[in-house]
Amino acid sequence: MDDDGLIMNFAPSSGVGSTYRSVKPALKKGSWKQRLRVKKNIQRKERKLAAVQDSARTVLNSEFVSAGGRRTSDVREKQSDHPVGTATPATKVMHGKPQVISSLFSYNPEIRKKDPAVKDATKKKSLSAPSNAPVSDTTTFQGIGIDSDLVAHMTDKLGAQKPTQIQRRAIPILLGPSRRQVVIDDIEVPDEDVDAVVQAETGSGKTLTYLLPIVNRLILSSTTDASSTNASSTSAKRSVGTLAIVLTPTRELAQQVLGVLQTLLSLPPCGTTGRRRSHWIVPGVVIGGDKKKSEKARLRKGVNVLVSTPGRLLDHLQNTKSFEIENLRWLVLDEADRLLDLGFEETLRSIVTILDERTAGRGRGTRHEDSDLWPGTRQTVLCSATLREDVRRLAGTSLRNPVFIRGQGEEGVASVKRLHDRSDTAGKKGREDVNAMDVDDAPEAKFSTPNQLKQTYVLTPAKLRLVALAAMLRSCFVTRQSGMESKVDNKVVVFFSCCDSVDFHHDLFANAGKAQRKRWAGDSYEEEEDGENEEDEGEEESPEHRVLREVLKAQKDEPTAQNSNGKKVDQPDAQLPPKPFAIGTVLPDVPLYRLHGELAQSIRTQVYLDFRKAATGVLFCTDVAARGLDLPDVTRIIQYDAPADLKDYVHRVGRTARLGRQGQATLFLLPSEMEYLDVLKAQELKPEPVKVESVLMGLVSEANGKDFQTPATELQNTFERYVLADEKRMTLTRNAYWSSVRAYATHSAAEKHIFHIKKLHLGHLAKAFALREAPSNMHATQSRKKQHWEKRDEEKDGGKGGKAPKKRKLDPSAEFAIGDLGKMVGPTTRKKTRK
Ligand SMILES: Nc1ncnc2c1ncn2[C@@H]1O[C@H](COP(=O)(O)OP(=O)(O)OP(=O)(O)O)[C@@H](O)[C@H]1O
Repeated sequence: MDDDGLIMNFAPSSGVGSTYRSVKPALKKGSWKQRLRVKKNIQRKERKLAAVQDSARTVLNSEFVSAGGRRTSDVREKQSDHPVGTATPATKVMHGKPQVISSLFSYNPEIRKKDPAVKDATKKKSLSAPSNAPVSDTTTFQGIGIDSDLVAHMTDKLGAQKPTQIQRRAIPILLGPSRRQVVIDDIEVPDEDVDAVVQAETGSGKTLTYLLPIVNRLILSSTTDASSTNASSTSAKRSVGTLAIVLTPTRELAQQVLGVLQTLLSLPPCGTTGRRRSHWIVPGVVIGGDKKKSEKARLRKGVNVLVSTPGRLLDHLQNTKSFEIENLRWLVLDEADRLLDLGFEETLRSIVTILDERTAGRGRGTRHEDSDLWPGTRQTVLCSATLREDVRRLAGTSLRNPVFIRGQGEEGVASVKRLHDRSDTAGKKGREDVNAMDVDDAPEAKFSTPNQLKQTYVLTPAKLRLVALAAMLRSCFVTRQSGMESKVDNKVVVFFSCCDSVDFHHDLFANAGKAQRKRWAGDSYEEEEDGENEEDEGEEESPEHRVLREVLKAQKDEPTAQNSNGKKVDQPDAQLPPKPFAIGTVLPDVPLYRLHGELAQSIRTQVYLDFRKAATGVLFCTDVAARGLDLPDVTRIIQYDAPADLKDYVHRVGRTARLGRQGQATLFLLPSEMEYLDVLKAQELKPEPVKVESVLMGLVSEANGKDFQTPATELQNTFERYVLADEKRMTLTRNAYWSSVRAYATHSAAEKHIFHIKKLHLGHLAKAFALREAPSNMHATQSRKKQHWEKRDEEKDGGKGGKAPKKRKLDPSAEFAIGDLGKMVGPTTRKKTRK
């Protein structure tokens, strides 16, 4: 094995005090100042030596104890070269420093005493019946007012036979006066079109809840009966422009909603009863990162149901003259609470103002199209799993007779509450008042997660986080039966706080140990057979991949992609992998994906589509994947970094246990973050504790028995060696480390006392990034950058002073790209100096 420069041994003969003794005579010579200087120098050197010896001693002791008397392979090798007690070995210096390794299992905070819940760890809690599954009573989609042809089509294409509770409650209301033969006796269905706030658990079918009424009303209005002319049918054509807009906070969610929309609208032109439909309803999507030119062309022809992200929609509203919205009838805000958050709010306000202005003239204009099946004026629907009845601000818009519809909780009418809109009384003067809605005196509803979702948490000391993550992931994919390990298929999503951390962990799990062409076998690396683990050379490309590759190639000509902050993002042609995943050695044959807001859109799309249809894999991601994404068959969610906002907890865990299926979610917490459990408890979210020791057992093989420390230490060393081996990797790692620390500072004010940077042990945290010590600090990096820019300016302008790049604004709507070095530190603007 290569010597990677660890100080793993020391000579007691040259211990503390020896330096002092050897130079003692020198202290008697020279002036008192010189003698003092010499003395201080000696003391400083001795303190340093003592520190190094202490840590080396700790390693030896702890690793010896941890291995139950057997030392880890590293230690063994060092020992054979330099037996304990002999002279200090000549250590190799890496990156200009001798490497000192600290043990994973020493100096960790005591968990057991702190965590009162640990004693409950073995208690098995039975989970109640699924709460987001389709209803089990006699309700049918036809029964709640959906057209029989559309129901048949939907059952065929989406497998939806019975509505879920939220669909049962909300669809009759959203169908408005267009509904027929609705038999809902426990809900008061208003006989006019009303605006609605729809709140239901994750995975309960909210997309169909808002899309079905729109599609149903549009389809019926374009249908003519075989015998008579349908009085409600309209002469509308595609050129009528946009009738419905669905806004989503992320591009992937927009694409997903478009997919459902396309499926619904693809029903055959001839119905079962001989009815004919004219096929003019065209769905479409406009999102950031796509070609604007082709979007404009599509809008010119007419996109009748448009799915979009706020920024791009505003752009088209302001700059695309041929974008017809005069006939707009529906505005849906999916993940409305996120869209109403700071960051999106301003964009949303501008959108609503333009929509108000441009639809105000309806009825007077010549382009006016109508059908009595459509709402007379714009209907607004807000949708999310974490909407509260106290939605206070609606980005400058008022809701018309709004009702609040909950998908869970008390039955029937109680779950459909009318919110008092003050717009009648407030008048023009009270524009601000119009934004405020009062609610019936109901107690504030808690965020709820699906009943069948099993939630756990692991209190993990910082040093053990990385190996604990590896162990947990391994146990998701490897089972052991009668001594034999076998692979199981699972889909796991791991959430991190920032893009850099996603990149780092993805790279680490994909490549650590690979250079040695060895495979992680539970307790050590074993030689890999020739050809194994090579990325499917010669394997035939699937049709979907071929199409994607063509799309990616077509996008090559695009001008340099930039994200919303103006930062250049990865170019598709620079990363045109044959497959959007990597296979590592820690998790045998498991595809590893990554998704975050700093990747090029083409790559994001490719990853999203591939992970959706994958049978197995791990997705390392930021909160860009937390909201709304319907990733089939995800069995486990791991929140490696706690969410910055409590609502994100609900959305992250909601990527599993969808539509009545089972799922597990695990939250990693540092011992210092234990108070977060109280925050969760206040929302009636009560994850059960799991001991870190039992998580680490995931690394143990048959040969190890119950010793998890040896394989954990071995794996940690492998990670550390991988990072140390390359300067570029070190940079990626340092960036990930500091970006994570910065992201830690973005927790909401209410949680600051729990997640405070001061509480982080930066040295221990370094271990979680496979670093042997905390990298140089952020301020140093900042000042180095500043110096760099200043030097560059001077070189450029012959010392006259040029312009350093402007400080990039931290845009909270930048698709969860928190912690990115460029955005959060960025080169600072130079102060103006007075002449
Ligand atoms: N009634 C139904 N029967 C069967 N499947 C359904 C039904 N309604 C929705 N689905 C399916 O359930 C899955 C989850 O639906 P959807 O994504 O709309 O959930 P959601 O409530 O919007 O979740 P989130 O809050 O995470 O956005 C989708 O795959 C959808 O096709």
